[in-house]
Amino acid sequence: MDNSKIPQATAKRLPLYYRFLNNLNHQGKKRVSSKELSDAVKVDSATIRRDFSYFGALGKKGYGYNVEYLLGFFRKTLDQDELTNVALIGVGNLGTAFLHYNFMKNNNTRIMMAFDADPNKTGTNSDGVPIYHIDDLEEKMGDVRVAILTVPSNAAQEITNRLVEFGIDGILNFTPARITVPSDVRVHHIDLAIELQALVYFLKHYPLIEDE
Ligand SMILES: NC(=O)c1ccc[n+]([C@@H]2O[C@H](COP(=O)([O-])OP(=O)(O)OC[C@H]3O[C@@H](n4cnc5c(N)ncnc54)[C@H](O)[C@@H]3O)[C@@H](O)[C@H]2O)c1
Repeated sequence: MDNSKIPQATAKRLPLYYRFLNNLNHQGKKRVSSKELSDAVKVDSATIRRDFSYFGALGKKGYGYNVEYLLGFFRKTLDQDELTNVALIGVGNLGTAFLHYNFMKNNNTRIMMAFDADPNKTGTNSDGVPIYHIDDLEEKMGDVRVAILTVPSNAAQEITNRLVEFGIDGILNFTPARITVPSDVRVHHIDLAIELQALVYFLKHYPLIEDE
């Protein structure tokens, strides 16, 4: 199958589908309906059916889609994506942990460079990743268009402004700061405190029922 035939909008949804199907697969589920998928990934089922039809996955009425088949397809397609280089900004506790933990290995994305304001942290190669001074951001970024933000929250907006000015496409923001960006820049915000609060809330109000 020729992947260049897949519309861009469909291609953008593939990682979303992939993640959900991977979870289903781990749970041992063999099939999924477009309604289930739709509820989980918040894409309407007509769009899902159209997306899937591009790669020949025609769901059967009353059966749905074969999880393994879809996963195989997604793996192949996503693997063909070129490697996306990412910059990490702020090599403190959290940033250092991300540099050590090669969580991007299987994901076609990798932290290619890091920046920090502390001159004592620059120049060192942590796990082979060069750490530059933040003053050199624009000079060093090259074709990197995705950044992970792990600076103190009071530095977040200023760094964001520079990234936007530079032409960044996406920011994964780990700081508690609500950063402002133009509408063509995507920001994903990860707030561990909120996630933890949500978990505690769910444990309290929606306890899981133990199997017999
Ligand atoms: N450590 C955690 O477990 C944790 C968890 C959730 C969220 N966070 C958030 O992540 C961010 C980083 O946390 P941390 O614990 O790693 O902090 P940290 O103080 O250990 O690290 C911050 C790093 O950013 C650098 N820095 C400061 N100003 C900068 C600037 N203008 N440009 C570039 N680098 C700059 C500092 O030199 C330092 O190395 C914070 O906003 C924090 O609230 C941390």
